Amino acid sequence: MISCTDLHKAYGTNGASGPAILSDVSLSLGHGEFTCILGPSGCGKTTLLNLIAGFVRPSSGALLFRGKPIREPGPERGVVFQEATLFPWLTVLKNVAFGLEQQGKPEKTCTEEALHHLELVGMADHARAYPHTLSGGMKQRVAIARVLALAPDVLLMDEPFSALDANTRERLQDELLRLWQRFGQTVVYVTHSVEEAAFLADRVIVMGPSPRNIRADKPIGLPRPRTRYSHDMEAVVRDLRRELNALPCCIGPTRIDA
Ligand SMILES: Nc1ncnc2c1ncn2[C@@H]1O[C@H](COP(=O)(O)OP(=O)(O)OP(=O)(O)O)[C@@H](O)[C@H]1O
Repeated sequence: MISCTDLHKAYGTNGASGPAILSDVSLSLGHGEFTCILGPSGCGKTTLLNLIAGFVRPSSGALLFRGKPIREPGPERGVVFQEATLFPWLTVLKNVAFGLEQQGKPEKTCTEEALHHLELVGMADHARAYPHTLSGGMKQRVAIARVLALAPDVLLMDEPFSALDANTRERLQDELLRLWQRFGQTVVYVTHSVEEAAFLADRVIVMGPSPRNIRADKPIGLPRPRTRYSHDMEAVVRDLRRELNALPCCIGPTRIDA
């Protein structure tokens, strides 16, 4: 579904190339696979996700979606960010319907499809509410409904539940797995949390700094549905933690505008 070969990213100023943000990243993501990208802060996880989303372009290397170069964002690759970026002036229903309207669908269809997707995430009762009246977890549910309504083949998620309390986070993880098992999207999920990666993923890609690239590619063979607290899960967590502990911390270049 997605393949990166010798991907390299650097941001430059005044035509000069800056330090490498990603170096020699090669990776293939299969159809329907749930992949977590794990690594210390600053090792390039979000940059890799932004490249796949088409928000930024690689400096060199090949980045393909279904065999074609990724040059820009597209509806087949939906993105869920850490903070739900809902339009504050639109109701929950209108927020979800917005992308459908942009596709030129009739208003009635947009409303029906938006409501259906709000039902899927348990938010249909709040269709007429405005975002400021919702909790963080509720907003993130709406953000997921908004992305799912566009029926993407790929779901790109950048620490989507990291700002939520532990209980809400676990409930949303369960719901995400339920939706993924129902619709079968390819999921790329960035996280700092070893436990989250072990619970969610078919496969965990561990990234590290200096140079920023892939250090380990671990299949997670645990059967589904998974339990969070089992000996097998603890063994996977220990193994991933060992990989992370072997990495140095990242101290990256100062952030500048691309
Ligand atoms: N537009 C940019 N210009 C220059 N450097 C950038 C830019 N965007 C990101 N970087 C740098 O790239 C490096 C990787 O950043 P990135 O956000 O991809 O890491 P991350 O692993 O997702 O970090 P975190 O886990 O803290 O979100 C950092 O050193 C960051 O400062």
